[in-house]
Amino acid sequence: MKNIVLIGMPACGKSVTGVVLAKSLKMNFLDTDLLIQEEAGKGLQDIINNDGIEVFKKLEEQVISSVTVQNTVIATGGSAVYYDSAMKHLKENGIVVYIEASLSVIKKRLKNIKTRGVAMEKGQTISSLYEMRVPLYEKYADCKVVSDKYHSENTVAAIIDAVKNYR
Ligand SMILES: Nc1ncnc2c1ncn2[C@@H]1O[C@H](COP(=O)(O)OP(=O)(O)O)[C@@H](O)[C@H]1O
Ligand SMILES: O=C(O)C1=C[C@@H](OP(=O)(O)O)[C@@H](O)[C@H](O)C1
Ligand SMILES: [Mg+2]
Repeated sequence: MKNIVLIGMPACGKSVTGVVLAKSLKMNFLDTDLLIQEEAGKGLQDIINNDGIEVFKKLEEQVISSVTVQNTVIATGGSAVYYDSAMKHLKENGIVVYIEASLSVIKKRLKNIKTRGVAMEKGQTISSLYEMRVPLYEKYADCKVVSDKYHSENTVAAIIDAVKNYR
């Protein structure tokens, strides 16, 4: 069974939705953020604060490129789409689903932006990050679902429906 790879802005719901989706489809679940934490032996924000964004990105790229699971829902980090070869690697054995949420929804949900470990350059805002990232999410997506007006259970149902044609 192909993996289901969730991409999208931080706080669009990849992790929360992913674990419920995996249970519904009797698949396994993997959150690449947890692999990064394990590899680094510290939290995402600690890596970004202490080692810098470039080190974080290298580590994330390496971790995602090393994923070899099957029959698994994979919640990526919002920055996964920066790494072309890692995304191609995930796409080889996975259906890539973009969980789309509007800028205003993301802004509301990202109250803890300073601590949740978003890979933002100095001077970057949520709006500029959104503008830069959306074309990348669109580029790698096989299909997309909108999470804005739904509860997460409905987002799960929308993903199940969206991936039907690809499995
Ligand atoms: N329709 C929805 N789908 C997914 N998450 C939602 C939805 N509505 C509200 N949320 C909330 O948005 C947040 C998403 O966080 P998370 O799953 O960690 O996002 P990501 O992994 O994409 O960064 C959670 O606090 C979740 O409860
Ligand atoms: O969008 C980002 O730059 C990031 C999002 C985080 O994951 P979530 O998308 O699960 O919040 C995490 O991977 C990392 O700290 C960077
Ligand atoms: Mg997440």
